Amino acid sequence: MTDSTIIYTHTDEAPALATYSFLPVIQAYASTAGVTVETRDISLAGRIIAAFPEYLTEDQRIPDALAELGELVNTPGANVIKLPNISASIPQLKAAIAELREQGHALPDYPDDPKTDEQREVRARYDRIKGSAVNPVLRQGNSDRRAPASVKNYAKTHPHRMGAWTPESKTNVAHMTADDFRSTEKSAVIAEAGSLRIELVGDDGSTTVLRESVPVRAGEVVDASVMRVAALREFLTAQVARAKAEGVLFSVHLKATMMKVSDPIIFGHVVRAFFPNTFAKYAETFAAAGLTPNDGLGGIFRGLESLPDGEEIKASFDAELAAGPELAMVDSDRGITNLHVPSDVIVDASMPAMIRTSGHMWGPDGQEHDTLAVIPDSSYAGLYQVVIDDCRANGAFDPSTMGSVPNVGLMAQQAEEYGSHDKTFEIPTTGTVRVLDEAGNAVLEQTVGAGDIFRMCQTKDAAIKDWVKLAVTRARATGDPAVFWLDRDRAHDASLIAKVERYLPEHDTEGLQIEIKSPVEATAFSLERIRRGENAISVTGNVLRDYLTDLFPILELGTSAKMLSVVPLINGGGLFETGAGGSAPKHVQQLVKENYLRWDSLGEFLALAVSFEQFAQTTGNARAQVLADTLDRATETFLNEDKSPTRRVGGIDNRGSHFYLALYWAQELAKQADDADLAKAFVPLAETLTSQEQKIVEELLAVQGSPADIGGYYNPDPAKAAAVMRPSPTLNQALATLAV
Ligand SMILES: NC(=O)C1=CN([C@@H]2O[C@H](COP(=O)(O)OP(=O)(O)OC[C@H]3O[C@@H](n4cnc5c(N)ncnc54)[C@H](OP(=O)(O)O)[C@@H]3O)[C@@H](O)[C@H]2O)C=CC1
Ligand SMILES: O=C(O)CCC(=O)C(=O)O
Ligand SMILES: [Mg+2]
Repeated sequence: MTDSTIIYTHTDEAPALATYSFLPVIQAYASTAGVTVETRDISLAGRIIAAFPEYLTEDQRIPDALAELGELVNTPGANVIKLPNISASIPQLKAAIAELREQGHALPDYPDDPKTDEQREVRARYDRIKGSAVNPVLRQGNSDRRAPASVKNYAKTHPHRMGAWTPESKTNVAHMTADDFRSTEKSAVIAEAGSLRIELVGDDGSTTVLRESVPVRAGEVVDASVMRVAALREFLTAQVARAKAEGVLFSVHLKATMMKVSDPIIFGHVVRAFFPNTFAKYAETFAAAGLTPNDGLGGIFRGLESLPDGEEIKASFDAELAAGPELAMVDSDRGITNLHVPSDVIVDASMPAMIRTSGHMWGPDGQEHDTLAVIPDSSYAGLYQVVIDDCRANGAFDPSTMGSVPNVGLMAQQAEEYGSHDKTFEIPTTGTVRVLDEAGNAVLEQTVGAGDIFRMCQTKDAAIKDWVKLAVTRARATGDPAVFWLDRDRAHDASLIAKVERYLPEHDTEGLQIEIKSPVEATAFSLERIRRGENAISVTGNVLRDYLTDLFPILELGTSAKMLSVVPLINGGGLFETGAGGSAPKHVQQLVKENYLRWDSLGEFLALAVSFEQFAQTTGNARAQVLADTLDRATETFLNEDKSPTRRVGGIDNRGSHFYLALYWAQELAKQADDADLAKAFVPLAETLTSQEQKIVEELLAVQGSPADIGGYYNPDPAKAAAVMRPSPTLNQALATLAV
């Protein structure tokens, strides 16, 4: 890899499939400017393979690309295009391992209950792969996510469908009000660099070291909080009863993928709360069979099939399911409930999807219903209630008139909750967790009970400083008000507010509207503005960054896939994420079933243009700038001509959208006057693509409608996937002839 390289990540599911079609276009066009675009495999399957070289044959081994990119993003020359990847829950991780084994990779099983040293080592390696293991490594900068003007204008002239809201809607959010992470939080600012130790002092006099050493830097904010399990259980039981009494669906919204330690445990408590008698009666059977509610009902039901009293236990589940409130469904046709798989319902995408659909989720009858959305921790849940109340009072949002809420997110250096996994513990015994400095002074302390979830978070001073600067930069660039979503009554936020108030005066804020409001107030402020067609920049911490960059895009644009998502890296260089959405498993299912991929690559187009622009600036390669400018114009034409994938067989899909982007881009390159040689090189391609449009589209449409074989879900066969994703010989041939 040299300074003249752009890295395009190879990830999973729909984005990976899209890459088979789009990357050849990118590589062909980039080569005309002497820009090399290389891939690095950070897919779930790739990361598993890279972690177990000694189990594999020489030709099966692959290097650890994530480690390599983790170093690259700390260098000023970094230019990485990052597509969404799977943040694997345990069921997903196990499925990927099974598929790889079937393909001939002699990988070890995931040890549920490791007993030997070897099993513990295997488990540790798998645990490093699970959950959100990629983004925190690559995101060495804060985040700037927004809808470019062309995308926003497109949404206004082509508004997506929004489900109507009525004042009678019974949809609500339920959250705890005490004894949760928010209510128990304590915060401190570290004076001097050093290291902290986390230990549990049991009421029985024992001391257990939970983490020997947590390195800290001067000025960083550290927090400790606890989710008290007794209060959580009481809360959950009450919500099951409330949903039943109100006649609404019961659903739970967590982030079991990203919050890979805390949220599966909380998810497990929800499953227990829904089936209290079954878990009380068969606790020992489940434990002996290694079945845990943390992995969801799906895994338990599969496990029951091989147990002698499996049928009896299943009947007990069925009885409690029938007696409780109706459960929100992930797939009512196949009987998959909200409690089947912890990663099926992910709060950032699931809450906006509900709000966009009249406040409804799907019930067991396959129909839409009002819902009680349970989000146990109160740190951020309140914002959704404000949106729901607003929709109840004022009706659904109107994408053709509404303003925009872009986001400046504090994300660098594993900020806040999203970097807390190695400091999160399910507490074994009652006592006190103490966070001690090197001199043995307690920096933070929390009393805990058995089963409570203790969590410590870190936020680096340099990251906060950079975030404040980015907020001012965006406010200045747009003239829109910037609101820091921080709550003076929350311990961590109070520490942050002190820093924001210190760092803001270091910038020229003359004439800018910069405010600090609690999440609930900030939501109300932003909603009022966007209903008037005005914008409000949200300046938030890491979790709200995640939530808001799905919420507002999904309301404004129909999907977060259309967002520009830039991460200016703290050490220079750029990470360009594609959209804000994920890897959408149902898109792959549709491709396999009927050879139709409705993945929208607009996020990739937007990321590529800013990547070329950054490349031009850091290397002085003027042609890269021409590629960036022409791609921007091509993307605008692409939007105006409405060439995004449709949703159904018969329309152009992801592959067709790539063809049109290639066509408009070639046309722009052929007619630009900044670089005559480059224009000359693109004239023949532009002519071919223009004259062959109908033939190419026919070739692309002809394959639709019957099943497609890509040779694997987590680890598709590259040759098969490429064949499926590049079905137009005319287009492939045209691209192959491009040369400067
Ligand atoms: N940056 C990253 O790496 C991220 C990774 N993920 C991972 O993705 C997986 C699925 O997560 P989930 O929360 O379900 O969220 P997704 O964003 O994958 O899916 C939610 C919905 O968003 C829409 N959508 C998202 N992207 C596109 C696109 N490019 N084109 C068309 N529609 C799109 C679809 O909705 P509709 O059908 O209504 O149009 C989709 O069903 C998980 O493994 C998760 O961990 C999730 C978020 C970010
Ligand atoms: O890393 C992940 O698991 C998801 C990231 C995500 O949802 C986001 O950044 O918007
Ligand atoms: Mg997200």
